[in-house]
Amino acid sequence: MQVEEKKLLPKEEGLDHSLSVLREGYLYITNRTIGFQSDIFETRLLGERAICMRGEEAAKLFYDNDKFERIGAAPKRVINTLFGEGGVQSLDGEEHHHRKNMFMSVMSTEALAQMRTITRKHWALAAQRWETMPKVQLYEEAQGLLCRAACEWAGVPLREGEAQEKAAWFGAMIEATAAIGIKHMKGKNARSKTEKWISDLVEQVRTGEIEAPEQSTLHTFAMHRDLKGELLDSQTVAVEIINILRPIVAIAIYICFTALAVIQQPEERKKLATAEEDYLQNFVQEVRRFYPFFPFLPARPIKDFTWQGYGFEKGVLTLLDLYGTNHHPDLWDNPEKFRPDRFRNWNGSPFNFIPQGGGDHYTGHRCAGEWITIEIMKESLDYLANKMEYDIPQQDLSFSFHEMPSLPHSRIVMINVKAV
Ligand code: HEM
Repeated sequence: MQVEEKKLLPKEEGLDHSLSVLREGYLYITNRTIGFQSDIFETRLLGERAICMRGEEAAKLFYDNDKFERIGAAPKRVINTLFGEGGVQSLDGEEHHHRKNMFMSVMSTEALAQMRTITRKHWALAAQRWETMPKVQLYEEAQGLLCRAACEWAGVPLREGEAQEKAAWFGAMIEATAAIGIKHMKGKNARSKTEKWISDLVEQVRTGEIEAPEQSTLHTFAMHRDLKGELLDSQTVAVEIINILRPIVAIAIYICFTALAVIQQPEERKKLATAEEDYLQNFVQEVRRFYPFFPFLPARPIKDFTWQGYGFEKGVLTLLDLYGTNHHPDLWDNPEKFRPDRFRNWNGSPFNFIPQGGGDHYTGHRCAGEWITIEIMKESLDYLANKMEYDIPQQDLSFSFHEMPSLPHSRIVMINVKAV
């Protein structure tokens, strides 16, 4: 029998390159794929061997459930702040599928339309409020706006005056992802306060002390039963409800990048004047492709296998480069140009445009909130481009590729806001 010859992976020499990841951020994988002239290479990260890859074929492989699993892939510090213990992100197989269906069941067409209406209402209220303010910092304001919208949509009661505090808790979790020291501790702290707040609500829904609309996230998740037919413990339900609320608040980052694009792309902005759905959609898609948000994702092979001649060993840390795939020159014409029209002819592949993960929403780990993100962003874009007038004073609009998540440094300051 002939033994198959394996190709050697291009290898970054050295003991550990975690510091380079922190230094180069979103560009760490891309920089090396260019250097090696290869979309796959081997390195060492967080004290272990790691394979990094980018591109459409790599994404197809990464999302093959027979080859990769998530358990034990995400670093503990990400679970402690961003994801939460026992959440859908770290499940595999039947258990994942069952839990994922719970998430997708609250993403019906009607629910998405309802979110769009709620978002519109909160933008209108915010725009009125901003008229009376000498200066508006969009990032913080958008977090408050989205926190109100998220809670209303999810059936989570929020007293007036509570929104900014809760928004700050979600913000701390989001900003803690790649942080160390105080920022990380703030994120952990915010997570425990939020889990307590939400798990108390779950208990109250279960005892009938408070009522949540039947189709809402709060009700659906509180009453969800696992594969054994049992209710989830209230802590896990809280983690999953936070997996809905926190990322909706995180859309504030995309709102800032959308504003940046509106400010810096006057020709593209003009095309939005009719508020035609297609233009809004393509602009939002290009914001999600162009600007950095989630850098890369981790998984581990379930078994040994060979792919394109390279050997993958069971358990080896494998990273898929999301940002690099969205900017891959073989997939995108002039990837460093902001051009919403490119989405007129996009082939719709689930593996070449992956700002929120790739593959299938139901059977894989692709972001459960991708559609709702797009709805919220379209409504926000309409406000930023058409339904408000404002001036942009001198400020630092730059953003960095090593801060994760990245954000325009000034967090977008607007003055003389007027609702149109
Ligand atoms: C703010 C913009 C967002 C970005 C950039 C984003 C990005 C991502 C990414 C990269 C993943 C991982 C995909 C994978 O592991 O393969 C993910 C998963 C997830 N996202 Fe989002 N997301 C966003 C908004 C949302 C929203 C608004 C929601 C809910 C309303 C949401 C809920 C989830 C959930 C539940 C998962 C886990 C899915 C699973 O493991 O099966 N995300 N998201």
